[in-house]
Amino acid sequence: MKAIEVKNLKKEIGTLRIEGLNFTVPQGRIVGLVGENGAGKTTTIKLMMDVMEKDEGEVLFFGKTLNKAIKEEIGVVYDEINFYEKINAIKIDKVLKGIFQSWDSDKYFQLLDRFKLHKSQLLGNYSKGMKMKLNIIIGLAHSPKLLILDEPTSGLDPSARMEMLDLFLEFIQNEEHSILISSHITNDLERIADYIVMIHDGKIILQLDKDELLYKYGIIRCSEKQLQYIPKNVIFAYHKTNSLCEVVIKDAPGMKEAYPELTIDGLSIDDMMAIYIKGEK
Ligand SMILES: Nc1ncnc2c1ncn2[C@@H]1O[C@H](COP(=O)(O)OP(=O)(O)OP(=O)(O)O)[C@@H](O)[C@H]1O
Repeated sequence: MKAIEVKNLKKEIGTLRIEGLNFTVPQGRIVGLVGENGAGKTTTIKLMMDVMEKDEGEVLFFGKTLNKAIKEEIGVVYDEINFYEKINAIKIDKVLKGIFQSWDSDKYFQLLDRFKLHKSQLLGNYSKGMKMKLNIIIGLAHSPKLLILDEPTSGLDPSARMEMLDLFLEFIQNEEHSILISSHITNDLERIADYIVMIHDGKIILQLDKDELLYKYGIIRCSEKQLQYIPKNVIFAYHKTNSLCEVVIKDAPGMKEAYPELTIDGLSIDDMMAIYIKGEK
């Protein structure tokens, strides 16, 4: 079963052109949407949720297009936080209880305690990180089957980030649950995601099982002369400076065998994106 199926999603807005995105989020899995600032992550999520109108394409949740019942099953956490500043977390519970049939007040207050958020403090006095935590807690408190998180950890300190990632991993313990999480903090995605969808300028440049990505791809740092010997079909992207070429290759184990004299290092999602963005393909 697919929790999300994005088919040929297109949109032109401002300088951004989303060009026929296709990806899926399998049920029971975490998919990380990565891309640099302005790549189109938030726009993609808004298009998926009908917050912004698509030019073309179709998005299915659990096999169906978005409707009121399906919205109840999705917890969406956007990166911009627009709470009314003069209310507190207790009032939010009262309001949301009336909106979501599946709102779980016990879970909500448990999570507020766990993340040490003061229930009676006005939200205007919450820090940015506290507001983000509250945002995520609200996303979880109506017992969704699917969480869609847009940069959920970017305003959090390292220990709060780790706590949140643990919370997402706990959520996914239920095999019916799934998460789509956008982030440019790729360390977080390396830690929790099963699949990575990498977008750049509104296009998907890579989508892969995360372990495969970290195992199969490698980086060779070499001279321009050595670059000529690397078969073109294994090069994902490369970047040249005056004295050094950084080459991201696709088949690291095969290349190690064929060219034992070359040093092939493992690479992070960050390295991969940075070289792709600044380099040549
Ligand atoms: N309402 C809009 N009007 C004009 N341009 C827009 C609008 N919304 C998005 N864009 C364009 O889309 C680009 C991508 O925005 P988006 O917020 O989707 O990027 P992102 O990948 O989420 O970036 P970040 O990591 O910085 O949050 C923007 O730089 C802007 O050019």
